[in-house]
Amino acid sequence: MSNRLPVDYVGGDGPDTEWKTSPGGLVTALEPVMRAADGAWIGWAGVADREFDAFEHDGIELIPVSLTADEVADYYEGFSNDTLWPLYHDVIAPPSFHREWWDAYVRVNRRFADAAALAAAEDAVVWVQDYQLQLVPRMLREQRPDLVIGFFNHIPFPAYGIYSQLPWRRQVVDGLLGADVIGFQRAADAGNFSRAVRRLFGYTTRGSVIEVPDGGTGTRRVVARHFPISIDAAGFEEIARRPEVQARAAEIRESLGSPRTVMLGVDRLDYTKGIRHRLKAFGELLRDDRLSVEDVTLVQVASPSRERVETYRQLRDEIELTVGRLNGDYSTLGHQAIAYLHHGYPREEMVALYLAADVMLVTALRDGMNLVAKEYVACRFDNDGTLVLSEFTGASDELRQAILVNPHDIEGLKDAMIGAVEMPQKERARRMRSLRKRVRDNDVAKWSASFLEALTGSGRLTAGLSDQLMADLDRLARTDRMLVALDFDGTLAPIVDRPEDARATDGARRAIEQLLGLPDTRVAIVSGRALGSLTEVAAPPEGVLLSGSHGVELQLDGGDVTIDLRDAERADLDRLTDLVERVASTGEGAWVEHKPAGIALHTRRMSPTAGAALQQAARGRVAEELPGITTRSGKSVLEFSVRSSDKGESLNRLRQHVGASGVLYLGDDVTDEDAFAVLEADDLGVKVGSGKSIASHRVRSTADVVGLLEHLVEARAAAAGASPRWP
Ligand SMILES: Nc1ncnc2c1ncn2[C@@H]1O[C@H](COP(=O)(O)OP(=O)(O)O[C@H]2O[C@H](CO)[C@@H](O)[C@H](O)[C@H]2O)[C@@H](O)[C@H]1O
Ligand SMILES: O=P(O)(O)OC[C@H](O)CO
Repeated sequence: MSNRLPVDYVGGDGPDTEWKTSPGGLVTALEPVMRAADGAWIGWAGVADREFDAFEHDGIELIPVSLTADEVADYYEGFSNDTLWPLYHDVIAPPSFHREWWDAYVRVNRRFADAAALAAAEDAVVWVQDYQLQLVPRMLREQRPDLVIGFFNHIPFPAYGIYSQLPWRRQVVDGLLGADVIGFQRAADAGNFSRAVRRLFGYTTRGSVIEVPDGGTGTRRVVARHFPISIDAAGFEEIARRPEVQARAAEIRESLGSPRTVMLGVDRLDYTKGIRHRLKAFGELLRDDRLSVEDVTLVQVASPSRERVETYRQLRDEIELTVGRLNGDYSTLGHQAIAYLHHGYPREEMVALYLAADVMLVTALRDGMNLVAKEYVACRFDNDGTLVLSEFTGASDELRQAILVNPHDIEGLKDAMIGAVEMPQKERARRMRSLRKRVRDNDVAKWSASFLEALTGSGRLTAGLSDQLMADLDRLARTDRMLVALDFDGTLAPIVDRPEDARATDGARRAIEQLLGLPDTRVAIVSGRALGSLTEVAAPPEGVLLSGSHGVELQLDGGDVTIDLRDAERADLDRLTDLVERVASTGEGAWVEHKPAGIALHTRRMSPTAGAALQQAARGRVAEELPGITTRSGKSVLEFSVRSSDKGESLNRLRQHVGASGVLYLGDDVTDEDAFAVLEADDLGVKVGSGKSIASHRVRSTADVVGLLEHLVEARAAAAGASPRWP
């Protein structure tokens, strides 16, 4: 989710609607990520007062959020680009603070959060992008606690002395803290954010982890660290290698009068990019005859940006005045000093420009990353060309072989430009090879993979058991009295469409039988299912303890622990059943499951969007009419219960019953997190599959659960001096 969709509306209606690529680095970076992902992109279509249905564009599902003309003025041009943008870029321009802009920012952030809450499937990952949507993580978490929420800030996060000027500084930081992982471009940005959290809220931070109170008695761990963004380096190189693009590069040089050196600047027309400083340095070099227009031409591509914001208008006037003056003073009939282009160009043309340029000038006064620098390097497969790079860009942390400059130091900048023009070919090639390696090894796919790994742990999901997990199982196997507590659906049994068809894998059943035969070893199945349904599908071997309905029902050695509902609870259950059944009847493919103290609405057979919408409707109706009811989200299921209990309470009772000195808990669902939360130091929690989890270990699938249980059987038998007898 980002403020902008990857395409802007140009004109037309229905099938004749025309779209063009949106400007800016965020879209350049995220487009390849989203094309490779199976998800939807939520954002604004770049035009006021137009509603669009969701549609597919170039292989990506797009969900447009509409903005009124007033909201464009107050939320986008105002608060985003005339308050936050200058504030976060070290107040290069003075930020304006207006309360009505803030109100619009809150309103629009809420609209984006609502759109995500509706579109996201159960347990989905929502990745919110950039400074325009900083309140969304908190708003979304409040509506959809099941979601995994990431946030990435594409621009710098300023030092507290600057940030603290923001009248809404607490609300913004609190909004961001709704995310599970908050990503920044540079380590310094993440450090500035953590300092702001400590100063404003006094929360404990340790390294990249921030302990955020969860509203109850516990804390939630939020990670804030840097993930430097990048580009599709191979994609840029592929374009650069095309013969027609190289021919175009040669044509560009020729059309400039074939100067010995072509210098290039490519920027959105933005005051953060240091275009004025670059022009000033270039003008002085011409004035002082250190460069001549016969030898050197500067091509400045300045793509139109935020043209209704006053600072941007003024900047455009200033730049165009300066370019006009310099061209008037120094151009000759055959040689132009500066070729100034105020257009957006297709990717191929940009690459041809990069190939045509001997010297690339990136002189930003402050820039989150700056992708132009990386694009230039990625395109130069000929290992030629020189990059002059501002040390105030995030890119300068990585691209150390560039000529690094402080753009405020005009004399230093001039020397660097001359150094670039005169750099011997060998030196250029040496530097470019090293720069290219850096950009190739750290492309945008790696950026998104490392962010998503931090967010979901999915990067660690290879088949089999890790060495660490096997070592920890061996340790647990030596405990005096062991309890092995297992979730059923998704852990012992693969997930199926019809819950009555679920069966434990043969391997899991065999391993459980082996465990039951070992001394001081007990096995429990802990499920959200009602006990009756659990007994039917699990057909548990004798001696297995059972917990159903998230711990509301327990079957221990002495028989059933039945539940007697009080009259008020029974009345609530009747009303609840009626409400949820009515909502379920409106969704094709939805069904309900009746439990002794509650009801579950299943949406697995529906599309993720329709399922999420139906669940939201049910959640809303129940919250309105039966406010005291416990609600719990699982995978494609929403459960309501008139008596609150969870798998954590259930596991505690089982531990007590068994007198266990060590517990292994395995589960795949959100509701298993309650059980992981009550594990003690000597216990072991293993999450099955991807998704956010506090478990210390993961395995990929029910097949790996079999391998894990078999390993445990062997280890436990060895510890007890027994030998398992596999059938
Ligand atoms: N005339 C033109 N025609 C076509 N394309 C043009 C163009 N002029 C520029 N572009 C493209 O626009 C993008 C600009 O990206 P940048 O990273 O340089 O800055 P931007 O401020 O937009 O991005 C923000 O997001 C990125 C990504 O996180 C951060 O690097 C950056 O610091 C932050 O400000 C590049 O992909 C470039 O090729
Ligand atoms: O045109 P904007 O305001 O969406 O800015 C685009 C840049 O990528 C900012 O991140």
